[in-house]
Amino acid sequence: MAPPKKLALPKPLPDGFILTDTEKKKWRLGRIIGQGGFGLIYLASLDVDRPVAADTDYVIKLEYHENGPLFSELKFYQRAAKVESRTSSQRLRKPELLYWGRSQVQKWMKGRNLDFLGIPTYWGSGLAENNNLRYRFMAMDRLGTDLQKVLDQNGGMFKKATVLQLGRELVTVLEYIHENEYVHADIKAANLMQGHRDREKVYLADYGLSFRYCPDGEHKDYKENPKKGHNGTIEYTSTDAHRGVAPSRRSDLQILGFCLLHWLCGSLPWDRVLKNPAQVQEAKTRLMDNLPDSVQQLSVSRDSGTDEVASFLLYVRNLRYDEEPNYHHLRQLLCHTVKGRPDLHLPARPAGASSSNVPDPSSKEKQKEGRGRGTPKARFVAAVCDDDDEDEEEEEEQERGRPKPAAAHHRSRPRSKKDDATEVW
Ligand SMILES: Nc1ncnc2c1ncn2[C@@H]1O[C@H](COP(=O)(O)OP(=O)(O)OP(=O)(O)O)[C@@H](O)[C@H]1O
Repeated sequence: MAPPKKLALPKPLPDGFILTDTEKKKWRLGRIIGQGGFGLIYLASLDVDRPVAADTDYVIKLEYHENGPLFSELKFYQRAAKVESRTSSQRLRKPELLYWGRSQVQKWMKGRNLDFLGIPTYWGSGLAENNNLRYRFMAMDRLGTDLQKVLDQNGGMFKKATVLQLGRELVTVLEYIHENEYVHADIKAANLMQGHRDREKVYLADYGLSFRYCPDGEHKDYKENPKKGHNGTIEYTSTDAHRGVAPSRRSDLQILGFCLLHWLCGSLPWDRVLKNPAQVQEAKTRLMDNLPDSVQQLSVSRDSGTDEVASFLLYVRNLRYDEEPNYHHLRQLLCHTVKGRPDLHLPARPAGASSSNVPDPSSKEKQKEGRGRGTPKARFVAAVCDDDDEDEEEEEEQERGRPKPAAAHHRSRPRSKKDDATEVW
């Protein structure tokens, strides 16, 4: 029998399957609660002796071993968002209890007096094999509904206060990621998820396209490459990415600015030409060249929030490619009198509606239409390059013999030996 195409979703592992991560922690799989282009999301638990509880706090993301996105995501979490586990002797005595230390994110928050930062925690990863198929998995925080679904139920818009609050919180998330040498490169509502227990908390998820723009403090050079143009999710991708330039801090902020504009106005000036990347690029360039008027005129009302977003984008336009943004100033530009958490309350659900994360048929349809979810159609996908090979500890041990993952050129296909040999940016 021919092996399944690795482009496809992985053949599911059975409910109750036990996975062992690189730190020898055992994870039990529960039911599947989500699926992306390449991977499956399972409920998971460290208590392997009984079925996974419906309210568990962990999920496991599973992909075929050869696929690029999970590998890139894993590298980001391992470098920037892992939690230190305590000694294994403590764990052995009481395996059902979690002896976790403080996470990297928590340490950073403490230094800044923050009580929340929207980056999910990474709990472990490893490789698995079943029926001659090889898988890669990652255990992470379980999250709730994504904001694209919330937007879809709100007529595609958020209130001004919500947009500005989200903007400020995301500037801080980006500040953390950027300080850790990474850019996200694919900020959009579909990649923002509410907390599993606390719906007022919003997390930036999906680091499958994240890019290490400043490995060991060396910023990548500005280099235009028309062959790599238009990478990213077409609606929001940066003008640098349209020119085939590797993502940087300023491109993350510009993408965020386009998202804020979309959530405020419910549409973007380039909505009608999304199938033509060159026209989208032209429209974005026009908007950036004619700030602040180009943004202010998108709204008829004076207090719509477009002034704030125009100032935000104007600041971003003036950043040099390798310049460190002033995140504090950016948060001030998005200032608003309403304090506290963004108001994301969903309209009441019809009786009997499911609260599961498995996409409903209508949202699947929207995905096919390419509405902001980064479908293959809407996404002229970013190359993800993670070109150093330091400190990969036990996982590298497990992976000896595997070619180095220099690049996942196209998110819609798995890594190949050819990718590995190619310098992406
Ligand atoms: N940590 C999580 N907790 C709960 N559900 C999640 C979590 N991560 C993802 N999901 C759910 O699983 C679905 C698939 O997520 P995944 O990140 O694999 O793919 P995607 O971003 O939708 O698509 P793509 O593979 O193209 O990036 C998401 O739409 C979401 O509903």
